[in-house]
Amino acid sequence: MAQKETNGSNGEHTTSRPPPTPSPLRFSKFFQANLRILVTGGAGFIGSHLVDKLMENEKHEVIVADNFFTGSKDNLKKWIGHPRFELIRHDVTQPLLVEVDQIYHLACPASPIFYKHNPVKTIKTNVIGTLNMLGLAKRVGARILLTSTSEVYGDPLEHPQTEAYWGNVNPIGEGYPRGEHTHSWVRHYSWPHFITEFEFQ
Ligand SMILES: O=c1ccn([C@@H]2O[C@H](COP(=O)(O)OP(=O)(O)O[C@H]3OC[C@@H](O)[C@H](O)[C@H]3O)[C@@H](O)[C@H]2O)c(=O)[nH]1
Repeated sequence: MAQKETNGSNGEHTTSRPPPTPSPLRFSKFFQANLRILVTGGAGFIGSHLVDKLMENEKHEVIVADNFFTGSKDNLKKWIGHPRFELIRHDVTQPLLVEVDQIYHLACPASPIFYKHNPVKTIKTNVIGTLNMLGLAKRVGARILLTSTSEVYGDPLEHPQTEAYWGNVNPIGEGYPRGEHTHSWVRHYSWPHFITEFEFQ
């Protein structure tokens, strides 16, 4: 049952509720102890290496959803046709309903030449795409990992950056998921999640 709580810092009322129960399909007799895992952006550089790692485990079924904006089927060619692997051409700005246990959300143009190509679309991918994946996680009871970027700090003046540092932020950094962007959603639903920020040197 939803309970009213007072947030000590600003006196605002927030609603906390227990996390939704996982999909009953997970416990049905048709579920064969496999972990079904969705990787958005799985045709990209990091995504395809993640898929390679996940596919090593014979109990894993992996579904990749990618619009191939920067990724390629070539990165996944060794898995195409594999019985534990599925590839879907899908744009995460559109809802996706698949029964999965885990979601790795990596779909986004990752380097300046691509994310500046259509900045409005990039923001839609970051905001609507992430909300769609959070919504899917909630609906089917999946755990979710959101991949962010060190660009959330822009051109930082401090190294290393902690979550308390706001950085010199540019529009791509603003659009990417960061703790506070998804904080209200996750807090509202008490949902298990992780946000990780990549930085390549
Ligand atoms: O709208 C989009 C944009 C991009 N994508 C896909 O997302 C994937 C991104 O992979 P790329 O090889 O371009 O980039 P990377 O693997 O380096 O990026 C990865 O690490 C850094 C994170 O910030 C990115 O979110 C993550 O995808 C591609 O397969 C691309 O086609 C979508 O599925 N939808």
